[in-house]
Amino acid sequence: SSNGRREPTLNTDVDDPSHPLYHHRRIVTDFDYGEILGEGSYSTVLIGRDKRTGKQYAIKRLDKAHIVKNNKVKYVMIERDALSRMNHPGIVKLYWTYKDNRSLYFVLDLARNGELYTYIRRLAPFDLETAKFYAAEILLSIEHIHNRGVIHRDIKPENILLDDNSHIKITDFGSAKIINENEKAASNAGDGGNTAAPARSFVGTAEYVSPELLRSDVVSEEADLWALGCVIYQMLSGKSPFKAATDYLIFQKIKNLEYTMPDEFPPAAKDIVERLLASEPEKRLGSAATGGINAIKEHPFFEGIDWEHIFTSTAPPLRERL
Ligand SMILES: C[C@@H](Nc1nc2c(c3cc(-c4cn[nH]c4)ccc13)C(=O)N=C/C2=C\CC1CC1)C(C)(C)C
Repeated sequence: SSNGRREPTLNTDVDDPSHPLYHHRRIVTDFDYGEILGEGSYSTVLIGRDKRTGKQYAIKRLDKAHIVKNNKVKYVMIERDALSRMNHPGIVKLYWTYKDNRSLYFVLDLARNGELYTYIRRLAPFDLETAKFYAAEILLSIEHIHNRGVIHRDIKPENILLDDNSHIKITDFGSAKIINENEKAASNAGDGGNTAAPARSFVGTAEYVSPELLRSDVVSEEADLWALGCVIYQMLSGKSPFKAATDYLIFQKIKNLEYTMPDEFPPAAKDIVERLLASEPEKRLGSAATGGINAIKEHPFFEGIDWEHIFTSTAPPLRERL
C-alpha cells in the first residue's frame, strides 16, 4: 500500500438512516456552546459541551453564506478532507460535522492550553530541552500529515496548540494542499516540475512562507520543514527569523535568506536551523534528496529524544503556567 493508507473522506450520508454511523451523528442542539476560543477569517472556534456526555470539544463554526459569497467552499472541503485523514496524537481530531440552515460545524479536540505562540511570546527563549521536545512533537506530526498525502502549508506557533498535558495538537488545515495519488506518482517520476500544480494562488502567513513559494516554484512537503526551522529558531530566540515592518519586506528577507543567529543561540540548534532554512527545497534537511524526515530525526539536535514514546511522556514544564 502507499505510504499512509488513504482514509475514507468524511462520509456525509451519515444522515441516511441505513448508514452504520447514523446513530452516531450529531445535530446542533446536541451541544451547549460556550466561550469563543479564536476567530479565523471564515470561522469562529468556540467551546462546545456534548449534552449527553458532558465532554467538551472545540467547535469550528463556519457561516455558509459567507463561505459561498467568498468562493471558499473548496477550502472548507479540503480542510474537512485533510482533517478526516489524520489519526495522530499531535493533530486535532475531527469527530463529527453537522450543519443547520446557517452554519457548518466541525467538532474537534479541545486543546485547553491554547497556542504555543502564547508561551513563546511570554517565556521564550525556551531552554534547549523544551525546544527539542516541542520540535520533536511538531516533526512527528508533520511526518504524519505528509504520510497521509497532505501538506499543511501554514505551520506556525499560532496553529500549534497545547492540550491539557502540554503535548501539541496541530490545527487549522484551512490552507492545506492534498497530494492526490497520480500527482504524487508523477512528481516521483521526476517530472514534478509540471504535474504538482504550483500553489501560486495561496500564501500562508508571511513570516513562515517558504522561498520556493515566493519564487512561485512547485510547493511540496519541504515547505512545512522550512516552517519547522522558523519555529525552532523562534522558540530559542523569542522572535521569528524573518521579521520586518511589512509583508513585502519580510518576503525580501526570505528570498535573500536574510536572517542572523543571535549570539546566545545554542550551537546544537544553529546547525539544524541552518539546514532547515535552506532556500532550495531539494537541499533542505528532510527533503527526499537528503534522506527524508529520518535525516532530521538523526540530527544531533534531537539527541536523546525517544521518538516512540514522546507523546505519552511527561512534557517539560513551561516555567510559568498561564
Ligand atoms: C487556529 C484557530 N484557533 C484555535 N483553534 C482550535 C482550538 C483553539 C483553542 C484555543 C484555546 C484553548 N484554550 N485557550 C485557548 C485557542 C485557539 C484555538 C482548539 O482547542 N481546538 C481546535 C481548533 C481549531 C480546529 C480547526 C482545524 C479545524 C483559529 C485562530 C483559526 C480560530
